[in-house]
Amino acid sequence: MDGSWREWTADDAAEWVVEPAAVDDKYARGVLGIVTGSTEYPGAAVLGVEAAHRTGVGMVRYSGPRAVRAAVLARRPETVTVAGRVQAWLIGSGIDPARRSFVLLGDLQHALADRVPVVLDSGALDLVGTHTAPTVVTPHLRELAALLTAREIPVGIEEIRADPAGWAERAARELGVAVLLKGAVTYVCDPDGDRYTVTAPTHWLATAGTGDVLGGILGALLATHHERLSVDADALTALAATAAWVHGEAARRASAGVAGGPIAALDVAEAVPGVIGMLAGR
Ligand SMILES: NC(=O)C1=CN([C@@H]2O[C@H](COP(=O)(O)OP(=O)(O)OC[C@H]3O[C@@H](n4cnc5c(N)ncnc54)[C@H](OP(=O)(O)O)[C@@H]3O)[C@@H](O)[C@H]2O)[C@@H](O)CC1
Ligand SMILES: Nc1ncnc2c1ncn2[C@@H]1O[C@H](COP(=O)(O)OP(=O)(O)O)[C@@H](O)[C@H]1O
Repeated sequence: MDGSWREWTADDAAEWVVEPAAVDDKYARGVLGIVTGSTEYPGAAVLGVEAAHRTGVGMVRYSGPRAVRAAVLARRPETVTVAGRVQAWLIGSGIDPARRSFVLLGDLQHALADRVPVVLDSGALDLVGTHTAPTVVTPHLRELAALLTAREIPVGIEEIRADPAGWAERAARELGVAVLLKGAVTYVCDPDGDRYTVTAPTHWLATAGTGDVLGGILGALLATHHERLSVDADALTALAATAAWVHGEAARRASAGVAGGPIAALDVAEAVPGVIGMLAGR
């Protein structure tokens, strides 16, 4: 790995955690719009919404199929399922790109026309480049290989596994967006050359749905920092690294709470407020 990558620290993350002030209302704190989940993968929506609430955001607006909305509301009745103005979008977790309904296509188009910061995850990664809003893509190895190959940069999973830093950088350059490449070490970089690693403090994190939780954390941080993002594009990369750091630390705490034992994705989301509180107090 190139020596110019820097490991993101708790002190770095603490700079991107803000407590609400007396003048803030829910809208000033930021509203996150979420278009995730499907009848096949309703859990992805529940996990992302849960994680966004746990990270601390003014409001979450969720849009998805009726059954998925019901699942989201059963877990988090605070969620608003009526369309409205948002300050950032999280799109794609638990969506099958080959089975987009007419309604979903409309929701995606609406979100991407909005020009507010966007997190593109799994089932929306193919939409990178179709809009001009500040964007972070959050692929795992397989998804990055598929995305680059579809853009006429043929690459296999093993090639990316052998040089994740190099491929993350290449993806950021070629796609013109910030890239968060997930794994035991997460690589976060952008076309301007900002490069950060986040080393997961526990490998129990490698379990289904934790990527969906990461999307919710990142979306909430982008919504919270919408004003800064409108004048400082580099903030996107720092916020992505912060999301990965918070995610890893939440997983460590959740596992520590069960004697270093296994955790499930929802456990990670539930541990996020403690991490945010700790960072806010630093
Ligand atoms: N609770 C929820 O709602 C959750 C929803 N989720 C959502 O699911 C969607 C799909 O995301 P994903 O990353 O799981 O799938 P994807 O990138 O298409 O990779 C598939 C590859 O995996 C491999 N493979 C499969 N089984 C395997 C096995 N047993 N052992 C070894 N390999 C195996 C398979 O390989 P093959 O069988 O073809 O050899 C194929 O290459 C996505 O939208 C995500 O958000 C997830 O977050 C989970 C929680
Ligand atoms: N070996 C590992 N050790 C620690 N963390 C890991 C490891 N493998 C994957 N992760 C993390 O687990 C999460 C898995 O996300 P993802 O692959 O999107 O899964 P899912 O789609 O099931 O949510 C990512 O945050 C990734 O960084």
